[in-house]
Amino acid sequence: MPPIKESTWKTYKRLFGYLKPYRWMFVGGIITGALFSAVDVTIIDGMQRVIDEGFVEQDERFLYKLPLYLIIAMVLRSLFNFMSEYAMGLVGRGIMHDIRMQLFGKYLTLPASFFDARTGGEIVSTMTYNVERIGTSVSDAIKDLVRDLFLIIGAIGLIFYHSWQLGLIFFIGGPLVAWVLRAASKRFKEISRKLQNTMSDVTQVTSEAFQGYRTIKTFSGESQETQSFYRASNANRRQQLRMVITKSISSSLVYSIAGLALAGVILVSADLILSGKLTPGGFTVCFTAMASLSKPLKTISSMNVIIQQAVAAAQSIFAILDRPDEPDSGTVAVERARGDIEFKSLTFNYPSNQQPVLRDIHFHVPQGKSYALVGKSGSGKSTITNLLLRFYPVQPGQILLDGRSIEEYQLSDFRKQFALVSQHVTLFDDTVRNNIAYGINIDASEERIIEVARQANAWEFIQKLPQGLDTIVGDNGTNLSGGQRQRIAIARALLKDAPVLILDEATSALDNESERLVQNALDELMRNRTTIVIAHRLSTIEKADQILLLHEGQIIEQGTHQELLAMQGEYAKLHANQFRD
Ligand SMILES: Nc1ncnc2c1ncn2[C@@H]1O[C@H](COP(=O)(O)OP(=O)(O)OP(=O)(O)O)[C@@H](O)[C@H]1O
Repeated sequence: MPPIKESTWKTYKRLFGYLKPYRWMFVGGIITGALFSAVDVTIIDGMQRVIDEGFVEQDERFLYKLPLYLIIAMVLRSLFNFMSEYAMGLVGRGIMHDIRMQLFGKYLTLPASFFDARTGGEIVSTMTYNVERIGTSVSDAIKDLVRDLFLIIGAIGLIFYHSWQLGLIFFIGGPLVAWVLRAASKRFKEISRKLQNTMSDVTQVTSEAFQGYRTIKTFSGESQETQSFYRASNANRRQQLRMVITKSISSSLVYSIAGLALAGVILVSADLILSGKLTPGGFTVCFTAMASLSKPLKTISSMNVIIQQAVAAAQSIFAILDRPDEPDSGTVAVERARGDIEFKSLTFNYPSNQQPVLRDIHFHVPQGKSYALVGKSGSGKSTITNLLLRFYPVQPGQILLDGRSIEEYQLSDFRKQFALVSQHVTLFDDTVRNNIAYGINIDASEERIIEVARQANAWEFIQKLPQGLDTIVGDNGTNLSGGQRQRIAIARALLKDAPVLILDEATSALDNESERLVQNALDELMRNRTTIVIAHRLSTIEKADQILLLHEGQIIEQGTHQELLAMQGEYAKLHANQFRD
């Protein structure tokens, strides 16, 4: 076993911390696990009386009582089995639940940069697979460990109690078998790793050959491909053969050693029985005890892998739990801002990339005005809104809300000042009502919800849903149409009634009727609010108080629609290209 690193010790210590609330249950699990094994050891030990008193001496009373003893033993065994499994299961699942809750809470406070650097799959698998590993290592691995340890101690004790000579043979033969198995499994691992590589070469060459068949045929590459495939397949064949050889050698060795040990056991036993030092019952006990050791010894030797996996899983979870939360050094409380926004000399690059994506951005959105951000894909429009929402710390430059740097505000107060309607509408698998009254508005009255749904042009279709406001929208609103989803998002924003609105218009076209309904709802939402809109619709752009044209992270033109058209610059070109009839 490799030496345990300090960080591994720390992980163990920290994991033990999670046991604390369940410590009595855990102790209970250990005690009942030990009792379970004690019953097994007692049953093995009882074999001596069964053979010597029951069958050799033919003690009638004992023989008739035997089934009763067996029933008592089995009932106790089942009882302890249930109790230890229940206790350890409860501890394991409890720890899993606690870690999951902690991790989920952490995910909610981590900065946007954390999520940028990871795939959704990674985050979900940490939450499910890694947490599961820890839970099962307690509920299954530790449970087995406890039972097996006690069984091993008891069984070895029994062998030595009945005959130290047989115990000695076991102690010489046992480690020898273990050593062979260990060496073989090391070799298996190595070969199977190589085998996997050679197998992936075979698949790689095969799929290349089929995907690139046009190139192969056109360039007459058949013989070249055949050679590559031969090399890959032959390497795989050789590794497979090695695996077969190692397997057969190791099993032959194990059988030979086991056979030798068995011969030794029988020889010594015969001698001991003939000299009266061992009864047939004692011999049966030793033999059964030896046989009963193989399973727990095997389980314990594989336990290390399970525990190491759990430690690795715990380390990856702790690494996330130890990450700093979203920075919030702001101290200024704000009930309701006016909504005056200013960007000052702002240059920004994402943490993962040194290349600036915004350069020297200046603009001022007075309270209640609507500003449209337009520009090609990748020009930096979403980045501006991400920074305004404090998803990333602002580097050189400043963003001001009501004349104060946004970082000075307490984060939770600050975010209450914004409503976001994104083209990627996020609806939760809940009722329409809870999707509208989401977050801080969860207790909104029914009248208020209906009012905003009306303003968002959503009430008409909500009424027609099977359960009205209480209809479940499905995973991310799959039961609703695109336009309906957008109108629910607008109703949600209306209910929040924040002074600043960030609008990321959908690029995908809705049909005319839906478009009109959504547009009217948006007009309602934008009224009397400072609005920054990533604009794709001509109507929004035309109506905006100012349009900012972004190009490679810089504002290259600014003005009203008419002013920009009159300039005959980039905006006019973009407009002509995008909205040509
Ligand atoms: N999380 C991120 N990490 C690293 N780079 C990013 C990240 N998000 C965006 N970028 C990069 O920043 C630049 C600006 O992207 P941004 O999303 O702001 O553009 P956009 O104008 O909103 O584009 P679109 O209209 O396609 O949404 C792009 O080059 C993009 O690759």
